[in-house]
Amino acid sequence: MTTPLLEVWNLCASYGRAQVLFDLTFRLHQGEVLALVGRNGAGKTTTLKAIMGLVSASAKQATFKGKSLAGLPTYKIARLGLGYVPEDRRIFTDLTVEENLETGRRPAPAGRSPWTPERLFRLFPNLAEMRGRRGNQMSGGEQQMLTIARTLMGNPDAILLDEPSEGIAPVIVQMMAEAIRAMKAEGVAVLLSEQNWAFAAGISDRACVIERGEIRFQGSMDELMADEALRAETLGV
Ligand SMILES: Nc1ncnc2c1ncn2[C@@H]1O[C@H](COP(=O)(O)OP(=O)(O)OP(=O)(O)O)[C@@H](O)[C@H]1O
Repeated sequence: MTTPLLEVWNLCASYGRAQVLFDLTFRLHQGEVLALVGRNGAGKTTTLKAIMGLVSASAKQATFKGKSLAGLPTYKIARLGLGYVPEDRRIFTDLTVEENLETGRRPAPAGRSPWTPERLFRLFPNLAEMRGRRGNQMSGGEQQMLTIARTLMGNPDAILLDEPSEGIAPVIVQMMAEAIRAMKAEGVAVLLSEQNWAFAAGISDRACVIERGEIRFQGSMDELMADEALRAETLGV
């Protein structure tokens, strides 16, 4: 396998005096989808926040494209090429779809063709149909897709996606799955935090099962699919 894009060793995180992540170690490779799955409160969101420098955390080592993330503010981590789409949709509701996309535009690294609205509309065909619509006239799922598309306008190498399927209509969940597959085909790596097992299983190459802040399983999605006892115990599916 290639050198990992994102590498995290012994990641620990706390809220005040309460430790919620315990020695998480995993790697994300270029163009793969790695799912963090686990029950409510297992620590998935905190893992993504810890990587982005948004919660108090320590890791023996955390690197992205070989560069240490230690002590970097969130915006510098993003500028290294690590996009982050939090659970709450962060679009500008007064701006149109196209205007929202423009707010995310950043130059592509040398030698890579940049994402453009037109290219993104091929990935998210439903956004193409509403390019002139303002954010406040979009459903939650459409806003979520727009948030992902806007993050891609920054030309990241990888994206951390926090529960993208949560609370959105099944038809949009389906479109989201297709868009994530297409992103992967374009070489973007995805670290996905998900409670929706069917969604995660349908799009991910590998999985980490998190239980009470610890990794209980790490391996291919096929292996996890085959281990019914582990899934029942840790995920209830
Ligand atoms: N701001 C906070 N302050 C204190 N404790 C928190 C805070 N946010 C999360 N926690 C706690 O940290 C633990 C992990 O929460 P986290 O949100 O990372 O889990 P999760 O797996 O993402 O769950 P969910 O699917 O509900 O988002 C939980 O016990 C939660 O109660």
